[in-house]
Amino acid sequence: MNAISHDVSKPAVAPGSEGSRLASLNAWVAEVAALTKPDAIHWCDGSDAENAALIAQMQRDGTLVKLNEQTHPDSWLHRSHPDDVARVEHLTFVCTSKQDDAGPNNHWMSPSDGHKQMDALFDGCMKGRTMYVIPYCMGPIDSPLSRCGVEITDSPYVVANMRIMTRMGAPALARIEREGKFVRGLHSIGELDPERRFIMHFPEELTIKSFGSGYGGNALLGKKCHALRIASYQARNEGWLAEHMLILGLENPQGETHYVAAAFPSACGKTNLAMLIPPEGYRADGWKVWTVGDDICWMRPGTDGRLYAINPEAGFFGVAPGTSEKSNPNALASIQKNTIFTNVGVTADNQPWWEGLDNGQQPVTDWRGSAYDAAKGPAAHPNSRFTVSAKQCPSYSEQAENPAGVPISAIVFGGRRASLVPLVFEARDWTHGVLVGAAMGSETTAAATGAVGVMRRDPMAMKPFCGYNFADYFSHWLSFDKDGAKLPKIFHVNWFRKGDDGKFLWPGFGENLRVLEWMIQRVKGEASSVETPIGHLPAEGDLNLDGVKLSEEGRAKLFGFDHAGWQAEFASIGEYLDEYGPRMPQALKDEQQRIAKALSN
Ligand SMILES: Nc1nc2c(ncn2[C@@H]2O[C@H](COP(=O)(O)OP(=O)(O)OP(=O)(O)O)[C@@H](O)[C@H]2O)c(=O)[nH]1
Ligand SMILES: O=C([O-])CC(=O)C(=O)O
Ligand SMILES: [Mn+2]
Repeated sequence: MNAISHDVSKPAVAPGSEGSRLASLNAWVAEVAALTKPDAIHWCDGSDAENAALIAQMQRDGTLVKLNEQTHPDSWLHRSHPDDVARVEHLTFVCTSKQDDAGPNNHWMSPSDGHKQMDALFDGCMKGRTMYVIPYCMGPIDSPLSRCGVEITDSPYVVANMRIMTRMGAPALARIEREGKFVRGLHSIGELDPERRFIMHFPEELTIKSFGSGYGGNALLGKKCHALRIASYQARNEGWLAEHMLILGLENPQGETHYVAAAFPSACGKTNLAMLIPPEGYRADGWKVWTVGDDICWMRPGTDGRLYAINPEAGFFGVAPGTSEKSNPNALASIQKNTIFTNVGVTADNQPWWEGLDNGQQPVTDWRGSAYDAAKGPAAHPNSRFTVSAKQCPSYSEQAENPAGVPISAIVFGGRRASLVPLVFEARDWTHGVLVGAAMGSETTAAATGAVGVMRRDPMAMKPFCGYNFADYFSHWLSFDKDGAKLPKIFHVNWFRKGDDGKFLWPGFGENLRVLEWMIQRVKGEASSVETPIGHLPAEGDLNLDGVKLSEEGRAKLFGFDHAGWQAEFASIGEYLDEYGPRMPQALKDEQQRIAKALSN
């Protein structure tokens, strides 16, 4: 490897002059090395040569398998340990001094117990391994909204993924040296033993410790651990928002672009909406969707009172199954080269394959590396993923690199709801919109271990990711509604309503543009709606459904309002808010009661 490698017998000194602001980083690296006892320390510079050397090493030891060079140049398959395929919410902790600060929404441990438990796991865990030090920046390197971190890991797979997902290496280290402040993330794959696996967050110390998993959301610490759990905590103290949201730009035929941020739970459609290709007629008229981000959004009020958003990530860690030329052509085009596939199947000629790819090919090997046998389950794991640079996405927005961010016109919440919830409705005002987000429910997916298809409350799609008490988080959201604020309108969508036959009633994907169009018309005051106790619904004819085939049942369920059903839902929402006790903001409880009362008439 032609980059800076350090012998552990000597103190590990990062690039930077004596007494520079990297002193605390150097001290921490030395402290971690003393605990974990690696054979070597490697400071990642993010160069192509470094990446090539790591890839070659992983190819030699079997961590990566080369895919078909003709069809998928420079692309790799990684097969994880079969017990390490998703986030582990039951093993994820927020360690605050006071338990109440973590809230009922988090598993909690005291910081001293958390450190003790983790340090025991890390003790000597890197013997025989190289310790990689990864300086990274979340967000454009020159943006005041961006934040830096350093991840220490013993996994070259993590290094290769962090290189795609973040601005990693020398420029990030230079920013850390300037700022003197960074989030500390310590990671080891350990023995990949599910019994010795924990992901712990110490928000008061801006520190993360993750042991025993190599899976994305558990191991790429810039993503969920830093950019959501730690950042949400920082954002509350500093007056901004760190959210589980995609960001897209919707360009109309007049050439105006409106930016939309949307929070859907894991595996509920963010990547797909962010990369939407408009239906044919719309395309001909000049409608376009630009992708700014597909998973995380950091937003801050600008001097004009509007919310400005950046995507802190530089790549996509997207769900493979269901991605096809028909459902998401932009994603498919993005992953034709320089892509790491994790836990997909492969074809006879070594191309990646997953359920729903629908390209006429067949898998011969499943995600475990066994001969494919349909009777033994899917070829690709349901949570198999691709990691790819955002720059390879044909719809990647030029504005995604704008250090000032993009102004948000609409915020959208949504979940997987087979029943009750209509296709779209609009909140009356900001407080109502915060309640709509707080009351979100969704059926669980394969993105986390545990049962799939179980309905649970997932406020703002942040249930697994909010680094502090949800009651305080809702108060923080409410606090943005102040003099001079020009806040986005808030909407709720449901692409997943099912009919009596158990099939989705709404065609979804590209057709979701019709819903975005109505939202922007509402933002501009150009579209009408019908008022109901739960908010404004589009009236028959308000949404352009030309060319969409909907059954009688579909129309009724997607655009109707089920009074009795919502009465029961609001009773359940009231009980949910009460679980947070007196910390729950009164304004939100009042809003819930106002609507419950309107529904009782
Ligand atoms: N029926 C239907 N399914 C959809 C739609 N959009 C996405 N999906 C499916 O939902 C699944 C997950 O979608 P993604 O867009 O990858 O989810 P995500 O929200 O980005 O997920 P994370 O990366 O886990 O945060 C895929 O299987 C998609 O095919 C839609 O409009 N309708
Ligand atoms: O974090 C991950 O591993 C993938 C993801 O986006 C999610 O689960 O929401
Ligand atoms: Mn996500």
